[in-house]
Amino acid sequence: MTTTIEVGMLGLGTVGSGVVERLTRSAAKIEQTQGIRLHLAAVAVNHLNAPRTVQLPIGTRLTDSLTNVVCDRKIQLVIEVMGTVATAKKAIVAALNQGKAVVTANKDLIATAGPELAALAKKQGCDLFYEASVAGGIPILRTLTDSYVTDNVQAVSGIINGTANYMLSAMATGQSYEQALATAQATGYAEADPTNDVAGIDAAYKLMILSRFAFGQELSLPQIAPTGITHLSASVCRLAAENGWQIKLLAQIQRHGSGLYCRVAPVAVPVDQPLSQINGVQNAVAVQSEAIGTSLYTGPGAGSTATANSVLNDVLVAAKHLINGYRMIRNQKRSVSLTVTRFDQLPQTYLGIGPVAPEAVKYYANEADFSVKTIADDCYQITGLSAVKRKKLRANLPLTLIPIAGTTDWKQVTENSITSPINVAI
Ligand SMILES: NC(=O)C1=CN([C@@H]2O[C@H](COP(=O)(O)OP(=O)(O)OC[C@H]3O[C@@H](n4cnc5c(N)ncnc54)[C@H](OP(=O)(O)O)[C@@H]3O)[C@@H](O)[C@H]2O)C=CC1
Ligand SMILES: N[C@@H](CC=O)C(=O)O
Repeated sequence: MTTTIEVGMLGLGTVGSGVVERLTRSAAKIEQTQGIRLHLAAVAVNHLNAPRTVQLPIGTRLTDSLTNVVCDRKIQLVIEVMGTVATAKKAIVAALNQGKAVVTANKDLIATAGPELAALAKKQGCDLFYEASVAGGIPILRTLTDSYVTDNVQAVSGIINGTANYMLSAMATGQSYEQALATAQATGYAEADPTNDVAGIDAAYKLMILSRFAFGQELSLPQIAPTGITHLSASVCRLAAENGWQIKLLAQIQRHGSGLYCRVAPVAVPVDQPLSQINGVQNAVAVQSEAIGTSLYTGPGAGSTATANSVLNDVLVAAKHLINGYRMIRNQKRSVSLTVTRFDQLPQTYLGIGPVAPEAVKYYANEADFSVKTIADDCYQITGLSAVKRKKLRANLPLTLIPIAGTTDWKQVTENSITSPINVAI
């Protein structure tokens, strides 16, 4: 027996077009294997007459009115893939208030208003799913929800912005920042306005969502204070690569006792570490946990098809719940309140790249009491840099300072606090 679910969608851009394309291709398979027919009743867009790369199924209504979709009584499930915060929130609230299930890819909204929307969904007995909001095609939220129930996550470390990773990979092979960004935009990886991608804000939003799922801890953007990739040049990326490091925009959270340590920043990852080998639009999330140890989840982090696949998987779970009359908010862990500290407040080893003579760096190292090793012309490894020393160094020498992955002295950190040390390798 096949049951039809009436679906409405907001947005028909990169992700929305992918949803239509995947839905059309896999309709027969979905019907055969799941007994569900997903009928795309209506799609809302901003510019009704703009040219489209995808053809809507016969009978699907195209409208420029969001209300026309979210208030359509027949529609049981709304897919929000238009982006924006205020407008999307209003539309999702309206859909939930009418008892519709909602699937969204909107990390900006879920990071900032997730708990509020989840509470409304719970009150209304509706599903609210957002797998595509973190790491595009990688089913990381469902994995954290389903596969770590009896486990205890200690650390999450990931490359979770496809645009930045695409750009850094291209820059390491010599492409300019501008060329790399233009290609990321043309391929649909970047946001409509790419500021959040290159400023680390998109990765920070995704880390905020991961933190809920991994630890039950709410994080705010100011707590993370992300550093993006706008200050990096192709020559810095290339010099690091030639000397054994790949610069990656890493998003990290680690728990040590009652403390949670976080970072979103470019980090020099030694080439023998798996995260250094994640290139282009690929994303990766390394999860360190008590029972499993380290697991690495990789896949495309952006782009039409992969993101649409995550959206459609959510749609199918919600559709099954609608059919069975069973609704459940599969969501983050019980909330906790940990003390949040940024990695950059802790002493660690940095890669220093810039046009500075070794004598000048050594002189300054003696003055400010840290140790330095010359790696190559204009490339130094600087050990024991506290936040204060780093600030002074930056003010005095034209070096781009990039933390080296895995160089925080956690033993010292935990000795100085009441927390207990955990041996976290990532
Ligand atoms: N691109 C990607 O790889 C990924 C994107 N996401 C998220 O998915 C969402 C969509 O991204 P993406 O597809 O790239 O965005 P696009 O900019 O490609 O598409 C946005 C779509 O939404 C429509 N839209 C915008 N505002 C309105 C409005 N007020 N009313 C009706 N329609 C509107 C636009 O209409 P029109 O076409 O007429 O202008 C367009 O069709 C975002 O939240 C993004 O962060 C998540 C994971 C990956
Ligand atoms: N702009 C984002 C899209 C997916 O979330 C990215 O580049 O990762």
